[in-house]
Amino acid sequence: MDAAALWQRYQDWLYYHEGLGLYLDISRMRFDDAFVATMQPKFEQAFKDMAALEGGAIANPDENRMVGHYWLRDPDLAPTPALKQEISEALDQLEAFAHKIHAGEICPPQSTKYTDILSIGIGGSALGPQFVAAALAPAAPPLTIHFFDNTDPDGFDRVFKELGDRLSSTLVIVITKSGGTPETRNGMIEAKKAFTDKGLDFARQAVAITMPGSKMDALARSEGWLATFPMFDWVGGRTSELSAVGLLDAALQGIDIRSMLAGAKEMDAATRLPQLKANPAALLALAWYFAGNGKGEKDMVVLPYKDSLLLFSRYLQQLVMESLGKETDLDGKTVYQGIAVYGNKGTTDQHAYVQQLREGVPNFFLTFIEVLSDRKGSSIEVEPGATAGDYLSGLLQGTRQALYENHRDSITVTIPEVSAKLVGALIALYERAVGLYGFLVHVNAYHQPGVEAGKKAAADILALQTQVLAALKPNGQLLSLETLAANIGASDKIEIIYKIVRHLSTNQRGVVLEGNPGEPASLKVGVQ
Ligand SMILES: O=P(O)(O)OC[C@H]1O[C@](O)(CO)[C@@H](O)[C@@H]1O
Repeated sequence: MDAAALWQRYQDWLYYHEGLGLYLDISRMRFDDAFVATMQPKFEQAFKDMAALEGGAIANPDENRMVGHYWLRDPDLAPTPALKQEISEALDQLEAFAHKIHAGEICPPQSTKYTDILSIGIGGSALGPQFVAAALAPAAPPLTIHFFDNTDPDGFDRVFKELGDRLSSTLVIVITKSGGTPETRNGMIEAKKAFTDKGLDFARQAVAITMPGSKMDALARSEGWLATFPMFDWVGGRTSELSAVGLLDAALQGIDIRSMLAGAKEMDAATRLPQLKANPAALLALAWYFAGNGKGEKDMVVLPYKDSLLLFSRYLQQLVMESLGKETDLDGKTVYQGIAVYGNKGTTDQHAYVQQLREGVPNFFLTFIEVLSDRKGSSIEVEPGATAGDYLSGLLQGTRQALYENHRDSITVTIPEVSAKLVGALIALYERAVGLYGFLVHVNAYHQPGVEAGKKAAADILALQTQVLAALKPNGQLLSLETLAANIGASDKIEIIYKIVRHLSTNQRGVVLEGNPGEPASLKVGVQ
């Protein structure tokens, strides 16, 4: 296509949202009109399915749940007056709580004001809050946020070190929808211990965000925690950023949560339109479908050219991959669906893996996230006629062009600035695109059965560890791994047993391992 034809294609396919100042350009995806025509009926059905979902249909049949994250930013859409009231009340309570924390009306027992937040959660209970904190927290927030998003002891220690004496003025927010995620529970127990060691009262500085009636809810209530906020059954973890999960952390950091909600609401309205060309989420879903042939054959590389949006691709990784990565479709047919997502930021990644994107295996499509405003205020020139921001912009345009010339397709999302409103809108845009794409490829985008398998296997390994420890007699004879495995009737699990004892022996757990580490069969194990 020559330059004039490309310019025309750009204009033909450009989407612009006036209220948000957001542009979506899918002109550099090489689909043709015939492809669009074949997709029309699929979209008509997807729009109907989406309308039913928003109306309160059971869109997650496995878990028999409604899917209602759209109601969070427009409670009037909730299917019952009771739900509408619940949403509005939860938001008001959360805001009032944040206000009292800021004003010092709620303060820690040993200090006049809270200074820090320790946000404990994983997956959807961490990724949104982390993305939003990186994107929007002011340079000197009223409370500085820290995260436990794993069960890594060294990771906990690093955060405790950062907090130091400020643990006494740290508000702990434990976020878990199910209330039973082990990593989150472990983080909470470690935090509790750190509080006790410093003579602090954990319960008086702890808040839970969880489903009413969950294990965590019961614990928080029985221990008299400072507050609990509801996570609704009909909001999935990966679409929970605009519920209490993301909003409490954000409000406490001084981020304008009403603007985030307003941006999402505006985007929801735009992505509710049942016309392909007028609906940016549908255009995204169309482009994804085209890129991967409706089977995820190409990976989605997300490159925001803005440091503050660094975590967007990580956030999208869960949203897209946990939603779409499914073995079977809604009819039980094996389909192995999904779209792989990765990326950090531009231009930084241009000095890392963009070499392969330009010249190597063409198994991806790119999404550039462009931010028009370089910074608040003006910039100096780094050379005659050019600022650092001109470089950022030029390198984005140059990369887009160079990739296209080498038959690498791309989408560009352009926003005027990184504001609470636009971040809310971006979240809503991708939530809807994932939902529509899920309908197009006929998968349940709202469950995650694959993750459950990993969790079960981990629980089995920890149960095996208990058996191993019970079988080792203090100061008894050292046993070969083979004998140990046979003694507990788990000869078929010898490799796992070896890894368990190797881990225990490295971590002062009273387990000794003798022999040649390079020849595992030579090892003998016992307890001190
Ligand atoms: O909020 P919870 O229930 O602790 O779950 C955390 C994460 O774990 C998952 O359930 C998958 O393991 C995610 O979907 C979820 O975001």
